[in-house]
Amino acid sequence: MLSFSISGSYTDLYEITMSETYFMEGRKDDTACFDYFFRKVPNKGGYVVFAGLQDVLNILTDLHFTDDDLSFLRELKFNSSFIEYLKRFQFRGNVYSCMEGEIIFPNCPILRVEGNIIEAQLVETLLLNILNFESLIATKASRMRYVAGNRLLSDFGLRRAQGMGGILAARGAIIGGFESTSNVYAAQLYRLPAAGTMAHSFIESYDSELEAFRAFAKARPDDCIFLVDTYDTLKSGVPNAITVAKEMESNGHRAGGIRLDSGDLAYLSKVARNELDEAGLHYMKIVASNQLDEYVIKSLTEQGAQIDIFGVGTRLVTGQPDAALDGVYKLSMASGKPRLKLSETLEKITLPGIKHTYRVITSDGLFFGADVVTLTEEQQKTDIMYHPFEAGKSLVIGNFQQEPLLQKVMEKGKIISQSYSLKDIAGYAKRRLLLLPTEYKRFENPHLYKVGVSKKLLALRDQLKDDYKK
Ligand SMILES: Nc1ncnc2c1ncn2[C@@H]1O[C@H](COP(=O)(O)OP(=O)(O)OP(=O)(O)O)[C@@H](O)[C@H]1O
Ligand SMILES: O=P(O)(O)OC[C@H]1O[C@H](OP(=O)(O)OP(=O)(O)O)[C@H](O)[C@@H]1O
Ligand SMILES: O=C(O)c1cccnc1
Repeated sequence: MLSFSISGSYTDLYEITMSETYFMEGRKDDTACFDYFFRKVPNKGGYVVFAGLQDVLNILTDLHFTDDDLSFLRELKFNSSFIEYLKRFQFRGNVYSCMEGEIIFPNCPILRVEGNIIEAQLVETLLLNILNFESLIATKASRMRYVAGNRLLSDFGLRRAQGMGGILAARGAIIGGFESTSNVYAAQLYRLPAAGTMAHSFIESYDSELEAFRAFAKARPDDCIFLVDTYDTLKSGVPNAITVAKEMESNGHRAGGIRLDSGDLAYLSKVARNELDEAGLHYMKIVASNQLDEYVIKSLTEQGAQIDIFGVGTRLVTGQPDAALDGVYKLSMASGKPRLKLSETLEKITLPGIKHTYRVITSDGLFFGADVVTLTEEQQKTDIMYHPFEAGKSLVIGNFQQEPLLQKVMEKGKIISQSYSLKDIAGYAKRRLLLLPTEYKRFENPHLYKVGVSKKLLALRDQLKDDYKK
């Protein structure tokens, strides 16, 4: 039987081999600190919606190696004393994070894990796997939400998703602004609104479209949306849907609507709306699907399409055209000392030390367009932020309000943050996105959001860089 559950072995092998070495070297109680951040906004966009935090925290609270995991590690010839240690392994570290649903930007630490070096290392892959994917999909969904106005958005993607990713995608889509999902597993797991219509096969299985619609209406009189393009949308699908909807009215029921799944969706939706209205069926909604994305949705709304609900599959759950968010997890402290990674590529040199992130806010309460990263030991507000990679570039931010973004959400392996419903998280993402000026949200060449560092942090990084080079 194929079944998945997340336990200690949901990781890359090197996390375990490195941990074994720490253990064998007597370093298991050394402390370490890692930062999670990403480098490039997908889809040439201007922002990312942070999603997946609650999933990660829930998994961390119960993370352990099962008997099966341990016997597999024995097969892989891990040291028996290390396996004994893993038998009792629990994540007992601290996590600091932005709120789930926060609008986030490249090269800015969004989440920090502190713990013993083994636990902080072992959770890397798991954390990246969930945060990168859910944030990618939440971001894609939020782009569609941005152009869909007050029309509803439903996730139809499970069949086209990268395997089980469809489950996390459904959650990410809701955080980004979708209203519902066709994915029953995700709806059950996360308590999401489930929604759906019918497939062409259902209609084909009857001798006539009319017969198929009647059967469905009988079985689901309060919840039926007729798919109208199996044979001919305007000559057959819409007239048959109207006939059955009128029959339903005479039985005291109301049809939910129709779904268009091919052809010119703007044109067909306008003609269909007219015909439904002329038949007195103003309440019937028009659903549209067929390879939709933010660009098609934007174009359809600009054409005045009479669409109430967009059903989006492939291009939502695969993140198309960018299939991954490049989030990374980098060591910033170990055994009490700040650490950094050098690189030929300037942008890949990491930021050492334990850090805070602040968002610069205008007097109107909007996002000014800059985040600043400082060392936690700094007591004072940052007056000037410096470009992390381009010497000489700086920005005066001292006269603005600076809002701290990271909060402690897990202490010694226990969740201490409030548990938010998905509705709350989606609401937070929506409110935060409203504070981001429109120039960062446009699809073509969005404004570049600035992420800078304090003078002290820059000095620490430069000093460590020089030390290593020596
Ligand atoms: N009015 C419109 N403006 C912009 N894009 C549209 C409009 N109507 C449909 N589209 C989009 O154009 C694409 C049309 O795809 P395609 O050429 O495969 O046509 P189709 O209607 O699916 O044909 P088929 O009958 O083979 O299914 C889809 O991505 C669809 O969402
Ligand atoms: O186009 P997407 O954004 O990926 O949206 C999901 C698509 O999946 C379904 O088609 P499919 O051919 O799988 O089944 P059907 O017979 O129900 O149309 C549905 O009709 C949509 O067209
Ligand atoms: O409910 C639907 O109409 C649906 C669900 C998944 C994929 N395509 C369509």
